[in-house]
Amino acid sequence: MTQEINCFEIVKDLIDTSVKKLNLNKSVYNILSEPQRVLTVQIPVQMDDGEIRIFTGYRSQHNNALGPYKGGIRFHQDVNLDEVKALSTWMSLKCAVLNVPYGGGKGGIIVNHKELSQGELERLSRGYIRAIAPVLGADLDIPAPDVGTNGQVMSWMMDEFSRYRGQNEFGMITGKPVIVGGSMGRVEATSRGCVFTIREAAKVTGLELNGATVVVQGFGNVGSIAARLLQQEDGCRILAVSDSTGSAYNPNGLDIAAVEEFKARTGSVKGFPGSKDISNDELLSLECDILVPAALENQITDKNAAKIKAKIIAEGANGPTTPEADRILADKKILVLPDVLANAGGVTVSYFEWVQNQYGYYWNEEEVNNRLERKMVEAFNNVYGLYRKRKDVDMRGAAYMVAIERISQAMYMRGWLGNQVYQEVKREVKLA
Ligand SMILES: NC(=O)c1ccc[n+]([C@@H]2O[C@H](COP(=O)([O-])OP(=O)(O)OC[C@H]3O[C@@H](n4cnc5c(N)ncnc54)[C@H](O)[C@@H]3O)[C@@H](O)[C@H]2O)c1
Repeated sequence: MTQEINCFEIVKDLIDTSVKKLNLNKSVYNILSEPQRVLTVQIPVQMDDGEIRIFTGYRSQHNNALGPYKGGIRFHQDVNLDEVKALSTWMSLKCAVLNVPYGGGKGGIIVNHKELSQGELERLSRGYIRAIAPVLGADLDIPAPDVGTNGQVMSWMMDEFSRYRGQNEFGMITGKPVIVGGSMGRVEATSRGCVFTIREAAKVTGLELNGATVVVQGFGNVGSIAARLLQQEDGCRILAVSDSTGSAYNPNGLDIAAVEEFKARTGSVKGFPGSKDISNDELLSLECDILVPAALENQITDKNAAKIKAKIIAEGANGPTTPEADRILADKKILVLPDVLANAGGVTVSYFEWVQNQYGYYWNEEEVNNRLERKMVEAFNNVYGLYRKRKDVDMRGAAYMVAIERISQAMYMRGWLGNQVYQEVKREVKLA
């Protein structure tokens, strides 16, 4: 996150606007503008050279009106408390947009995980779970992977929590490998969900996906798989991809499977044969049909939004677009599929994973993908329908309204808003 842009302030402003547009009581904003609980923990880790290093970790539990807190754990050197709080708030909104029975949470550790050995990474992962174990559990708070964490880290965390409880606790965390209670399709879920929303957006805007041009910023879990699916399943031409080390641009299109193999071998997309390394600004302003920001926050700002030429922006990343940029993109009639919708496939299949863990009965990949498609299409239509009905919100505003309507309805029903009765409020959003 860049220093001058605070994504927690941004998400609070957006909630404030949506609460007002929905004619909801101010107390809805007051509750949603801060997480219900935030933990800061010190994690001592024995490094391979014997030294004890202390890492700082966070867990933010934003709101659990709709169900247990749910959200990933990020390992990154720039993690900070406001970022974790913002990410947990987005999780509450995302789960509500998708109508999955969860609240929002998020965790993070300030660490450059690439500098740690496997042993150090395992000790850090286990130490973090021991530190926050009292507020975790399958019915309380269920973490998942995010930037810098993966299925292996989830396995260590699940194992540590199982030791703490003295029994297997598969349902306490999602994004696990299939062999230890993971779900088929989870690795691809965020990207596949993003692709489902792109397909819906293409239908409503009349864009032919076969041959459509795509640019992807961030060639990690979300970006690389989204690029692969768009190429292999929809016939899109992927013009450029980037990662933190550089980019690969080829106007004739990149072979994404080959780029994945190149990155796995060299650690970077830069230098991929036949491609050119272009700057981040050049990449974002390429002539293309679809832009998928899939790196980190605050990438599309008032400094570069005017130069973007894409017709559709699908936010694989959380918080890639600032409010000033949103206004510029709206003026340019670019359809932005907001993060709380476009990247919600991950939490949706995490929910499926948790359901399968509770039942001890597992679905095949086709079942998972079909269920995911139904959820994503329904969520897209709810948000797009409201966006078309109200002329005063963009897709992000519409998604926030759908989410806040659901969360506030649950809060009213649970009596968190005092004696006010939900039905007395004039409702603008019809819930499914
Ligand atoms: N993994 C999930 O299931 C999931 C779910 C929902 C949202 N997200 C969001 O998607 C985004 C990416 O997550 P991920 O899991 O793919 O992480 P990841 O660590 O696998 O990938 C991130 C990628 O972004 C690249 N990157 C970092 N800074 C960059 C920059 N300035 N320019 C270009 N590339 C840059 C990294 O090199 C890496 O390739 C994050 O915002 C995350 O919160 C992830």
